[in-house]
Amino acid sequence: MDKIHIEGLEVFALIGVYDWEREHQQRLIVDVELCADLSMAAQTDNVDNTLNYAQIAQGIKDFAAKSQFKLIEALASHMVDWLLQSFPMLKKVRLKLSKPDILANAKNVAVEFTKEQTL
Ligand SMILES: Nc1nc2c(c(=O)[nH]1)N=C([C@H](O)[C@@H](O)CO)CN2
Repeated sequence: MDKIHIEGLEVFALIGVYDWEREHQQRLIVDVELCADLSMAAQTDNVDNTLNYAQIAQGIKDFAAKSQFKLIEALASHMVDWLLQSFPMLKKVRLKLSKPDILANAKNVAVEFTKEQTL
């Protein structure tokens, strides 16, 4: 299946279980794999015939900025649902959400969800 990848997208969200975490938005990183038929875009060379990755990246940033979940699982899962609903051309989405600045002795902590279109 054809894929568009957006890697290392920095977003900010109010996230976390503890009160001290909820005073400011925290930095998160999104890696997303967008599965869709890209053959029409390849043939026509027209951005109207594809998933515009700039529009999707901005949508992900806006979604995160408006969210108020406690767990990264909840934010990631709702983000995938929003992508599938907003972009019917998507067949499948795999999304990894990282919270890189939270664990003192680890480089990263992340969750990953994969969901398919139900439309
Ligand atoms: N599986 C998870 N575990 C934890 C989460 C989370 O989102 N998913 N969050 C926290 C705290 O908010 C953490 O970021 C700070 O200790 C703890 N465990």
